Amino acid sequence: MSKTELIKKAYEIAKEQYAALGVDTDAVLKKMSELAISLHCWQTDDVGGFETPDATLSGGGIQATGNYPGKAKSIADVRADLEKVLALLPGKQRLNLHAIYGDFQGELVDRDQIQVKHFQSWIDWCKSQGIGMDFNASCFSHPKAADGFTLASKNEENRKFWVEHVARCRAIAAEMGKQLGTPCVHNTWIPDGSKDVPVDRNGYRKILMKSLDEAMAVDYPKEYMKDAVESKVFGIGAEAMTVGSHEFYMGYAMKNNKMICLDNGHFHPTEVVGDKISSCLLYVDEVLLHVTRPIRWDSDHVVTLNEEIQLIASEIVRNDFMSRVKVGLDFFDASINRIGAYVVGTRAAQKAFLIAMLEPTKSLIELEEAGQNFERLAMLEELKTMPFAAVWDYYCLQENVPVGIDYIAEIQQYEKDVLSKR
Ligand SMILES: C[C@H](O)[C@H](O)[C@@H](O)C(=O)CO
Ligand SMILES: [Mn+2]
Repeated sequence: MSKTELIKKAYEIAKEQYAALGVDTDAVLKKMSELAISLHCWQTDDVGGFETPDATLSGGGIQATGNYPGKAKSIADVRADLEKVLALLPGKQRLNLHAIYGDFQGELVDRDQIQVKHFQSWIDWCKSQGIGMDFNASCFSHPKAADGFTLASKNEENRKFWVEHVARCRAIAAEMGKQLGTPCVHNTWIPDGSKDVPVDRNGYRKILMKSLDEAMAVDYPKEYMKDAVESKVFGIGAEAMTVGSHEFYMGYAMKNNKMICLDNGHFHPTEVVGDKISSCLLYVDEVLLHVTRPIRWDSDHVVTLNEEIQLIASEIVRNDFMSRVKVGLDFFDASINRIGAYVVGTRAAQKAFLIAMLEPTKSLIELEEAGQNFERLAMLEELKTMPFAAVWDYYCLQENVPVGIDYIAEIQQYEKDVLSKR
């Protein structure tokens, strides 16, 4: 039997097993098209960007560790790598770009001077790939952020600089959304915080609120761009206090009708983002996710199919929140093949959604409401070993991308042909 025939046969058997639980696998595969995962450009080059030829990540309390060969050194490299990644992924993707990745053509353009023209080639590239675009102000790796403060700075010159940067990024995001015909989510994350115990927490938070109000003073149509704000519990060098805490941004998002960005590396280790989505969506219209894998801290390891991502996906699917939650990735592992990192991480997130869609949720809720908690536990446990892999393989086959481990060889070949020559 050929490999294709085996995959089809396994799918037919799995289909019957899921049908016995009342789950229609064909309908699930159609539903997977509702999921678009925004690929963060910054895994290609360890969050360096291209403002200067030797730009690297500095400050901001985040770190990419490792020195695996093949890092992207130019915009052309980033695009080539992302094209390879896109070719190895089933389903829909978007591009999530940081402002430091502008196409500056060798010109030194400071963050308060960026314009749409510096991102036009990215918009054109996305159009050529048939994908939408999301965007981020870059409030780190800059002399004006060296003291650890940007939008919450008490230095008025610096504060105004960052307000201008975010305001320009929002205008650029609106143009991206307009040209691509799909709303661009502009996410604001700032590293501002204090290494040691500060006295004026309130003062910094008031400044941040004022700066956000100024940077977001212009309203853009929601079909062009949507604002998201991203909280964090702590960063390296900002261990004692982060100005943009969860309470701060949850309040800001609710009051100003913004999206809240939940990065699952940005909370205390026993908090789970999967438990936060249903609460947030009672009070804000939409949530942006930054899906990552924190190991002991916000380490931004490549996403794997673990309980944390499963709960996130299950909560979204169970509650029919697919249209209200935008899914972005946010990891940067410089210690392994970076194309491999994308493919493993994105596929893991997609698998979590597929598993969530294969759940007989209604029956589980019936057990729960009848107080049959042993039966609920047993069902949840047995579902873990249902043949979802056969459905996943068939999905990849349908989507014309490598099935199972076949993408490993393709990435090894790309490393040999392209990455090793950089
Ligand atoms: C580079 C990203 O914008 C950054 O990772 C941010 O989203 C974050 O999560 C910081 O910890
Ligand atoms: Mn993030």
